[in-house]
Amino acid sequence: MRQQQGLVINSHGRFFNVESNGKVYQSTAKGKKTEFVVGDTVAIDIINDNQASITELVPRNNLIYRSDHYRSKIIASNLSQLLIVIAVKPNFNIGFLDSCLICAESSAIKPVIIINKMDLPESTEFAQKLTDLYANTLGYEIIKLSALNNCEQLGNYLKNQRTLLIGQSGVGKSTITNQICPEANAKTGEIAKYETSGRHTTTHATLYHIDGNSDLIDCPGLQEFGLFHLDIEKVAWYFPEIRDHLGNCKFHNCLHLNEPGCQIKTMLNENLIDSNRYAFYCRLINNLKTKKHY
Ligand SMILES: Nc1nc2c(ncn2[C@@H]2O[C@H](COP(=O)(O)OP(=O)(O)OP(=O)(O)O)[C@@H](O)[C@H]2O)c(=O)[nH]1
Ligand SMILES: [Zn+2]
Repeated sequence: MRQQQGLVINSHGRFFNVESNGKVYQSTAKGKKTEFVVGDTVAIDIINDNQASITELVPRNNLIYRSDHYRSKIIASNLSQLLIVIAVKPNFNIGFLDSCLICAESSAIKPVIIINKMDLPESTEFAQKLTDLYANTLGYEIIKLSALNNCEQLGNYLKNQRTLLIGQSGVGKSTITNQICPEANAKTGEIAKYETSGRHTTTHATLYHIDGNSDLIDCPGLQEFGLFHLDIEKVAWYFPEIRDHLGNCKFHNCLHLNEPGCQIKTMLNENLIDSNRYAFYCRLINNLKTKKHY
């Protein structure tokens, strides 16, 4: 049996599509270890032209996951960038955006916010408010576009990166992916065919190559993004507006909730910290304390 390295490009239940030397092998895991995810580099045994079995996982540089009270789910690994897609429609949830940013910060992956659907009239004010807070105050990069028209602005951002596109359902992730990676069009079509034939399909994150050194992973259908796996002591570091002032509170282990002499609370009272972001911080800390679903 031949052994070689491959890249997990998507998964369906306990089947993983592994690309190796230009071919895609439907693979299952040998032994008990079945937790592989798109972006993983793995060692495979080639069984035949279409099939292989995964024997080993090459250690990951990073791993993105979401979690609720009960379990966590891995989404993708070995990323260099997280593109968080938002749009005024169908149902913008600022908590989702904040969760994605915290996820990026906690994994040390660079986040970029894409505001899509700029062709809609209501997007102008929406984008302005978000730019004031997330770009001008917090320092995140924001790209505004209308994926229906074109995604040319994204070209420079995607070059030589492995990017995960993440966002609520309906914000335009597939539209972006289809524009950037023509091969994705065909795959979306295949899924649509399955669906009309009544066959059960769950859509999963899929990796597409933009060029030899740039990959895009489309992750469909997320509605929420729990962060129950975070370490409570570290959460404050993931908020740039809090991080910059840590060490100025009376207590070194201040959680910035109700402790006396808290610099963060002082800044909040002086409107130097956005109150919605602070409320999100408190929600996160309280959830981690009680590990309750939110
Ligand atoms: N007006 C406008 N509509 C857009 C734009 N981009 C995407 N849409 C529309 O928004 C809807 C959802 O787009 P998708 O690309 O399927 O969204 P998605 O984020 O992949 O959604 P899920 O697969 O459910 O996660 C479609 O009807 C698109 O045509 C845009 O720039 N402007
Ligand atoms: Zn404090």
